[in-house]
Amino acid sequence: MTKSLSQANFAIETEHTSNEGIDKLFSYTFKIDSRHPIDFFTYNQPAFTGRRFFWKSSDQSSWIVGIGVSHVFYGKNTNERFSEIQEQWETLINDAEIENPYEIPGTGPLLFGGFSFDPESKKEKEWQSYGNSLFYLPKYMLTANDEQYYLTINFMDQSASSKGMLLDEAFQFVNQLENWKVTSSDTPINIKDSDEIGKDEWVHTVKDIVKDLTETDLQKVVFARKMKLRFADQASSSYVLQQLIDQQPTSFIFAMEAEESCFLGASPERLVKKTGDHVLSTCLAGSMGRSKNVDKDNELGNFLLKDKKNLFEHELVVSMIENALKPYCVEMNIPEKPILMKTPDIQHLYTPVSGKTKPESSIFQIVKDLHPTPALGGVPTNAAMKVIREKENMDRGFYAAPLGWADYRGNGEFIVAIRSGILKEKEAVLFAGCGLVPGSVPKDELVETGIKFLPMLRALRGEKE
Ligand SMILES: C=C(O[C@@H]1C=C(C(=O)O)C=C[C@H]1O)C(=O)O
Ligand SMILES: [Mg+2]
Repeated sequence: MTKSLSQANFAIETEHTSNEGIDKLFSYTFKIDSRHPIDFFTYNQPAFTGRRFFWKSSDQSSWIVGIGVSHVFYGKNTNERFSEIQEQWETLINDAEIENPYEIPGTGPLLFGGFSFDPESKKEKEWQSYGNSLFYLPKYMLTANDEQYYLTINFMDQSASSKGMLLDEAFQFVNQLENWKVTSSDTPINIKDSDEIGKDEWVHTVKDIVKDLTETDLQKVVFARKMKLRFADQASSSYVLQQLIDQQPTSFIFAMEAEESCFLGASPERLVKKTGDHVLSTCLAGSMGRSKNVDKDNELGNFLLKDKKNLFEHELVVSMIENALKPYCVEMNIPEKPILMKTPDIQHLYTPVSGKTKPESSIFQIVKDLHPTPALGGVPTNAAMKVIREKENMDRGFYAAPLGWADYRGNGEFIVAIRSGILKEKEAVLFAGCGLVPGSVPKDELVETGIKFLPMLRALRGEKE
């Protein structure tokens, strides 16, 4: 560790006092020696399992791992949930005592969590621990940023205890962390059976929706399905995370535990990143499989770049995101045409939309106005949401919804949580969806969603390419 806590530049002031009955946040950030994020995630599992999160950015530059939870934030079951989370967060931060000498986004007090795709959808037991919005202020958080490592410790202290006591606890944690030896890596998962739930009925419903698309003002519906897996033993989330990191290097790798469940995945789709007054949203819609033969793969990619059905599917997303971001921006940049984004299993049409934001633009308000983009919902939004609610016959939970982080300085990054699944004990449920537009061919959409199960399936199987 480059600086012991006791030497850290902390002005241990006199006794602090907190407003009567309102928890006060004390947060300390300091640099530490390198520590692999997965090792930090698995530190002292008996104490922290069920209250952890993991985040790796798609360009590998930023890793954020939280173990233990100092405060949980919930929103109501309406569209007010985004503002509610923001208000709770701002109230806590305004009264906090924060020691963070580093200007690194994702250090210091930070919220990590997500929202359900549709608070009005029917609820199923697999998502009961997550609700419609769930965010954690972590107790201990590792931030790795361009190979520099920072530890943030957050204490919620209702009593008028001394800061010194809190710092002693932090000091002990750092000491234990330093001396902790990583145990051997987990073993591969033995999948006993798998079931693509209601596959035939799904194809039939897709046919009905595509027919509606040609006969009503409905322009696009993103329609998803799920797959259930059963294992011989309890699946290890850290094993699956390591496999996702190894197999999906250009995707966001994420995990969020809630009680006995762990929602995790490898999403290629950033909803929004806000760093200071710079905002970036990346439109991803329109898909094509890959080929191990380079010429064939290029042929598939070039077809995708010219295909009318996929270009229409994509354009609806770009124009919605442009309109949603415009009120927050003093300037915007949107490329004329999409390019290809290739991941190991699938390739997409990709358009980055960036801008310079007005002061006081909150990432939670931007997320609210973006969700759901037509890449995950459809056009018109409310009509598409109605079709999904009535015909998808499943609870998407946090799948395809905003998940990510916001720090106390207003920086943050949210993805849409696709190429994902939820693990609980010896079972997993995986989710995959596709954009239906006039001209969609049901069997092609079945194949496309089958490919979108692969990132999680291959990670669970420990299967290299
Ligand atoms: C809905 C998913 O993917 C979305 C739909 C896409 C499409 O239909 O072409 C492509 C990328 C995502 O925006 C999913 O992976 O589950
Ligand atoms: Mg598609």
